[in-house]
Amino acid sequence: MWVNYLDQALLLAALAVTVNLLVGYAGQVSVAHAAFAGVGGYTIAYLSGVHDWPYLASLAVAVLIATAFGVVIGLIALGLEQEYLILMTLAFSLGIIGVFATFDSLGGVMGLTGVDGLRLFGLELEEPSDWLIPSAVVLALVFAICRRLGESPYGRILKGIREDAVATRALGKNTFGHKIGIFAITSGLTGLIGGVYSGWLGQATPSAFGFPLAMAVFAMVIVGGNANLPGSIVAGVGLTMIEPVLRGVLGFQSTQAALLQVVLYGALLVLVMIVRPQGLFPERSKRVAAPTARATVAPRPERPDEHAADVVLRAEGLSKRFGGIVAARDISLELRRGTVTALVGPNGAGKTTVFNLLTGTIAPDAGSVTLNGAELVGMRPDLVVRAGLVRTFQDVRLLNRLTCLENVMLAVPDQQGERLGRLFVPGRAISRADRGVAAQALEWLDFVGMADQAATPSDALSYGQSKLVSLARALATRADVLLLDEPASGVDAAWVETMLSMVAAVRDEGRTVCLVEHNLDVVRELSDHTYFMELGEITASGTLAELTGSARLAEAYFGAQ
Ligand SMILES: Nc1ncnc2c1ncn2[C@@H]1O[C@H](COP(=O)(O)OP(=O)(O)OP(=O)(O)O)[C@@H](O)[C@H]1O
Repeated sequence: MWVNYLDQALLLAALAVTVNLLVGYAGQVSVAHAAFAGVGGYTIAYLSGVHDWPYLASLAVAVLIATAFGVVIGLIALGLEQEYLILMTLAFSLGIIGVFATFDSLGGVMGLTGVDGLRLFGLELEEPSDWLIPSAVVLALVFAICRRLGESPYGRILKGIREDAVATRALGKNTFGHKIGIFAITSGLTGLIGGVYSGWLGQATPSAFGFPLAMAVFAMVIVGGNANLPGSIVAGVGLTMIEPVLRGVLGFQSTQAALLQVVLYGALLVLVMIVRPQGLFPERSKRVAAPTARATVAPRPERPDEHAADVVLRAEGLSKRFGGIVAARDISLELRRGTVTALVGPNGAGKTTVFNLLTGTIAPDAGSVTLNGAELVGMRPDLVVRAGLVRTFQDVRLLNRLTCLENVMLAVPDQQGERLGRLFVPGRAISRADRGVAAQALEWLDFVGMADQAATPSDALSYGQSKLVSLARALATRADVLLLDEPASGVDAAWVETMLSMVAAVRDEGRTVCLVEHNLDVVRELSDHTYFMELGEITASGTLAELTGSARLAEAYFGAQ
């Protein structure tokens, strides 16, 4: 009995590890992955059980079919908000299990039974003890793959998606591509596990891969700890072994033990969520070395003549309407190299909308945006960043459960370990490259005076500190043009001074800055040119002194500031 349960425990632990990569790292809660395991299980039962295919070949097909299911369902479901994703994957899961139960060729409600005589690498797989090695190998393989993906730059993008997909995309990462990728990879892995599971069971039935399996695996992930894969193994094995302990040690009947196990799952889940919501083994953060040399920014001897500097970014005729509201009407503006341009105006004037239009966060109804002559309209927001235009957010949007260092590391472009093809090449190249990325990120943190907070989770920062880290993060993208949304608003006076000197230093480095700012002292200090917006339109432009000198604008806006 014990060996049989141990086989099951190892396979369920492998499922928990896989689901943890998707849910714990990438934050994509899918109920469908138990059904994808069923796709793998039924593939084995059908090909090897009914048609006598070699087991290994059936396993390969099981992985391929489950991956294909993942891609198709991922394409349909992953554009949705989280709660709809859960519902959608639940619906797909019920649909898949329903198909298993409906078709006679798949054994109907009884499933495909009599899956026996399987052999793997010459080994007969008949007795429970025969399944120990294959189950352990599957767990080890799944763990190695998931760990490599999760604890790498690729995994950092997944965590970014979990924390805030919009902010992660605004750092130049293809978030939708990564969501599809991880959904498909984890689907393939569950297909493999399901294939071994049905071989061990000797059958593939609708009930074996239904909702209770999905819930049991979620319990393992939550109890073990989100984004902690060894935790999933401990919880997977531990929770599965509750039933044999109830039977073998405490003397319960098998039906009683099975029911009591479900009750204990539920009780443990509630207890963990109340007492230790991070799970028994919490997520771990990147360790950092102390900062090395302070990054130096060579000040340029002379500011360029603002009118003589090249136009780096030009917007022409940008318009955007939201239902009855015209948020932007025929916006045309220019940003010149090495200068600071400000966008000011009352609340609701459309300033953030202009940033959204420039960066592709929302598509304009009309108009064009060119960066160094190349058209940006129609380009994905992550590609806009890679083209050289990055923005920060009015509400900062740091990735809360990541440290300051990890926030900035995520922004560094072209990391080797972000590419799947490079991740599985043997050797230490990826970890060496990642140390280089950490060093770069630390330099940017040092530049904004936040290196001593590198290991601090970003949700522990003050508002002013978080704005500085968000500036470091934007700088780390190496984009040439920075759009800063209210970098000093809401920040106490001490931090405003720091922010002012930072933005000036960035400008003196030769980068181009455009800022939306309500704090006119900041605008006065920094801006070379200012656009004034009202009701979605640019109604005036010039130096701040020229704008504040206008009696109409003074009455409409500046007088109240
Ligand atoms: N996604 C959206 N859907 C509907 N309306 C929107 C959307 N985004 C902006 N708006 C509307 O467009 C107008 C301009 O909003 P926007 O946030 O750009 O103004 P703002 O000048 O940045 O304001 P603030 O200074 O308060 O940040 C507002 O009336 C706002 O309600």
